[in-house]
Amino acid sequence: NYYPWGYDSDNGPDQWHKNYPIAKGRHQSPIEINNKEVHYDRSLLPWFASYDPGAAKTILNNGKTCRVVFDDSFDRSVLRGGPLPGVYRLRQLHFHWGSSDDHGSEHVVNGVRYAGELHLLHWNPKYSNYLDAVRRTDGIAVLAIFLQVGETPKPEMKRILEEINAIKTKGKEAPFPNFDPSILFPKSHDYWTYHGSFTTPPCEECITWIILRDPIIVSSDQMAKLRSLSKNAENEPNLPLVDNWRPTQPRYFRMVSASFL
Ligand SMILES: NS(=O)(=O)c1ccc(C(=O)NCCc2c[nH]cn2)cc1
Ligand SMILES: [Zn+2]
Repeated sequence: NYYPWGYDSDNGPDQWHKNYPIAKGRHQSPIEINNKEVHYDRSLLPWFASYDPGAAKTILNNGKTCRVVFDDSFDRSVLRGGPLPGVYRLRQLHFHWGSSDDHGSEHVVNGVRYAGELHLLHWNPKYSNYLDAVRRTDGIAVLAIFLQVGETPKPEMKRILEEINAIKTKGKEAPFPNFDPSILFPKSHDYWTYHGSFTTPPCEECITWIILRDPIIVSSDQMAKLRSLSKNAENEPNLPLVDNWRPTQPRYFRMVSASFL
């Protein structure tokens, strides 16, 4: 009998490997990033995002996260440079967050957990489609940006959070036109990069992670807005959608490179 994975004790990260054996692999994400073990790689190039606002399509609640979906039928919104061998197409962005401001991110930096983490998922168009790309070690690139709670929140987050009311419950979707996610980026493009996996099942090990060093600032109210999402469908008892983050996984013999000193 099929029992969907989730983040509860009976279907959470410690159980995922039973249905998705890759979850116990040697290249899993997220991981802890410690400055002492990071390798400064001065050959790392800057990365560039060239996003078309017209590619934004919808925003949805799938019961696991809040996701914005983009048209990835051609090289319309792309990420390139950095550790990447070519252009990668933007397919979707989504968030991970906690039940309170002191945790919620997936990656952890020198022991610091942020309130949340924004992931922009891109796939390598040298493969025929997304599901082919997720089977390749160079198939996917995720740009990760930490959300830090502070007094001067980033106004650009408002657009996404205003739509939350339209997608309160699982399965809800709303139009989300004319949105360029690069307005969410912090000033500095400095980043860490390493090879890892999807942080949710099936946990395929096909991701080049590009993690920005600098967080974007959101307000506590904005985090509360994310926490107002429900993981249940409309006609079911209310279950807050919170703590949709995977704990850090063993790094094993992987190098984390930094683009900055
Ligand atoms: N947190 S994250 O690692 O950035 C991430 C990004 C995308 C997905 C996703 O869309 N999963 C459903 C489709 C699928 C099956 N196999 C690969 N993708 C999950 C996790
Ligand atoms: Zn994610």
